[in-house]
Amino acid sequence: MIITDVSVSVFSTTTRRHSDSAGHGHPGPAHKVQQAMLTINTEDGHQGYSFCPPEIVRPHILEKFVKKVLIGQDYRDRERLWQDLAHWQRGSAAQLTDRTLAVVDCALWDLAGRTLNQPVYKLLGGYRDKMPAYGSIMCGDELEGGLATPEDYARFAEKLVKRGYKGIKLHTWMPPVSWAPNVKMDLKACAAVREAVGPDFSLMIDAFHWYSRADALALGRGLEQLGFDWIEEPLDEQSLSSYKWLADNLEIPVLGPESAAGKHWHRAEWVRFGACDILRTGVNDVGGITPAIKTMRMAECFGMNCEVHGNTAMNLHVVAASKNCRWYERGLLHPFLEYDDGFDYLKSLSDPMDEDGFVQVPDRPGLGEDIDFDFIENNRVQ
Ligand SMILES: O=C(O)[C@H](O)[C@@H](O)[C@@H](O)C(=O)NO
Ligand SMILES: [Mg+2]
Repeated sequence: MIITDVSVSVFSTTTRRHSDSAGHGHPGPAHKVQQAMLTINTEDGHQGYSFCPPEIVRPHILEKFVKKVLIGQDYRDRERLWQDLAHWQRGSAAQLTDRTLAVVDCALWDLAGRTLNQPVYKLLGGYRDKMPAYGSIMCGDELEGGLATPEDYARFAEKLVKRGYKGIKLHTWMPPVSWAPNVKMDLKACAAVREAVGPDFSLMIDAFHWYSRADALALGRGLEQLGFDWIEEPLDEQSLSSYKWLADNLEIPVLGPESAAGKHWHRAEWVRFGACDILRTGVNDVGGITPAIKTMRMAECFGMNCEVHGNTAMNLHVVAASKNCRWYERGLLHPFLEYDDGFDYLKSLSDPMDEDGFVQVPDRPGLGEDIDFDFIENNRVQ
């Protein structure tokens, strides 16, 4: 049960996703990027794995923090190991981030599942083995036939309905799109999609994250007319009072926080402060599966749903272990990309979706990622 080593393999992988100046993804030509696989080894020959950008587990982070906390410890003590690693953050000169906590915690959960031959969500306490997915569309762009007009969004929404999705979330246009942000255009895209999918289909929006209170209110009022299920991150999430003001002034549920720091502790303050109607968590946002589950259970105590941010196996298992979460966020999607092609370093999808729009948790141990170890070794750069 004792952890004997923690290592990182950096490898080259091909993607068509390109990040803009705000970090949002858009389609582009296939290009090589580097990805890291963190491996935790135990004395009895078991491994746990997790993936992240290489900088999250760069040598300084691995040697100064991760190995110091993990090596020689019982891998089953995930709560203590998470607390010990989180304790290092304050004095790390902001070098030890929640993303590192997340990748370590995920590898520890994967290790437990692989060792016990059980899927992680069963170790968390399973609630369901399949759940509905909403199609989470990429931010708008200025690509001909992409997501450049309200009609483009409507056409893509029709395609997603045919694929089986029972819900769709629009990320609307944001800088660096030349004329964005624009509330009127956001509402035109939402109206076009509502027209395309009909009055009873679940629609949500994830808007420009820095609207003023006045713009966010105008957007929310327009969405109320269109019967949207929630409005997400229209304001800077550092302003708790602005979100309370917005939630107090809108009927449409306000959902958050996604990107705010502070893990499950700060999300408790959002609930306490009445800053949202639906809470949000995400494995990468709060520092792992361990704090994501804590956030989910805390929301349940207040009779609130908590929607999980992001795709991939780690978030899927949190959804599968929770009742007060309606959806799995499957994305990000774009007309120019085929999401079901997956990643070249995984032999199969971690989130396969059937034609009825349900994602089935793969019946594989741990996080269930079908890792192509030969691909990783053959494309290893470090
Ligand atoms: O870069 C981001 O903010 C995320 O990719 C984001 O666009 C998306 O994952 C999201 O907000 N989902 O709710
Ligand atoms: Mg979001």
